[in-house]
Amino acid sequence: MTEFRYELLAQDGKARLGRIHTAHGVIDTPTFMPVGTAATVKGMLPENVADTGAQILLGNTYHLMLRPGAERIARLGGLHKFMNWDKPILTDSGGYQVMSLAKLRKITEEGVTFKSHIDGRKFNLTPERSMEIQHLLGSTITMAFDECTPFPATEKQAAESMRMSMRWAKRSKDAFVEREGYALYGIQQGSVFENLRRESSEKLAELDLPGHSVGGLAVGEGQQIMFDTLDFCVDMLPANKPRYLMGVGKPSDLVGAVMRGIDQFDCVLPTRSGRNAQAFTHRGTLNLKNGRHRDDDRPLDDQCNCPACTKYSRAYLHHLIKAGEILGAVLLTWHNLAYYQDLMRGMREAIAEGRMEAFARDFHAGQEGGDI
Ligand SMILES: CN(C)CCSCc1cc(N)cc2c(=O)[nH]c(N)nc12
Repeated sequence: MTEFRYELLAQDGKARLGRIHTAHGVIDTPTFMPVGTAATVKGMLPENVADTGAQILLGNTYHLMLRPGAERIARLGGLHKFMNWDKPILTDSGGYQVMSLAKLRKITEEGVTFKSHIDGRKFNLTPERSMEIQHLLGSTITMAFDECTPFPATEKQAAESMRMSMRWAKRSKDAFVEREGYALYGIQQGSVFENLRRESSEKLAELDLPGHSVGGLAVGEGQQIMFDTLDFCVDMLPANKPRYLMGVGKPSDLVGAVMRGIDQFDCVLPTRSGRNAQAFTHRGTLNLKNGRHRDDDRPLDDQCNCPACTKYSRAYLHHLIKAGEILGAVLLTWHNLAYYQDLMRGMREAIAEGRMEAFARDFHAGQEGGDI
């Protein structure tokens, strides 16, 4: 069996090249984790997600506890078998989704009670139940149960929220079932306040967890405030363990956050925008709804080798989108995931060769490329 461990292989400034060893395989970092909320990366076969280079997927406690239910997935062999993905899966702990999706939510020290946004059934989610659900799912990486502090928050509000999350982190650790090759990550909170981020990091350090995430960002603060916060809060987390920035982000967010020491990312952007006709390319973003593409037989992105870019034209993709054809959403999702994986691979190579600054310059120059 494999023990869960992080290998730091190279550094270029604050950017890190690493490898996470888990019970379900290895993850090369920096890594982007496609989101598979309801046990599927929407519109993609898992083998095709793997073909883009993805080595780990993200799942959601909240969605799966509501439907089809964690006990049912466990009876059916666990989430890996259920969705036919045998590589690592990281699951979020549910609190964030309750606050963003559920109805009639009530937060107490015990946890959160809420009504399902699907059928109105009442649920109760506590650190202990979140750990039980993630265990039933068979998650490779379990996230502690936390409260994502809204933005903006006063320092007092952020302190109270963070301190509850730290008490919940302790309860999460006490309830987590240790298995070789599996991990529980702590979630740093504290909004944009350096003293609170430090207090959160010190509380998490007492739990001696194998990995951590930076929570409470990508909540509407904007890129500059996110970067300014990362400038001080990432270094507060142990350098010999993975650092995951939750819910991030667009391509320029990934480049800036890798340069500030982040190893793992997840975001719905490539998949959700793919279903909405938006394509990320090496020369900026395109919206295939736009009529200017109707006669353009060039590939979407001439530096990409995904099926959308090697087998079809922009004109065809535009046609599929205008006709509301399912294949349009599938091909643009596939391309965006391939683009994100290509971006992460490019950063891993740049860090290995000590040229991350140059990579970032070329990336930004390409994005302003114009005439795409
Ligand atoms: C699909 N993904 C967006 C879901 C996983 S990441 C969700 C998520 C996003 C953001 N921005 C902050 C937080 C946070 O502070 N805590 C938790 N538990 N989850 C978070």
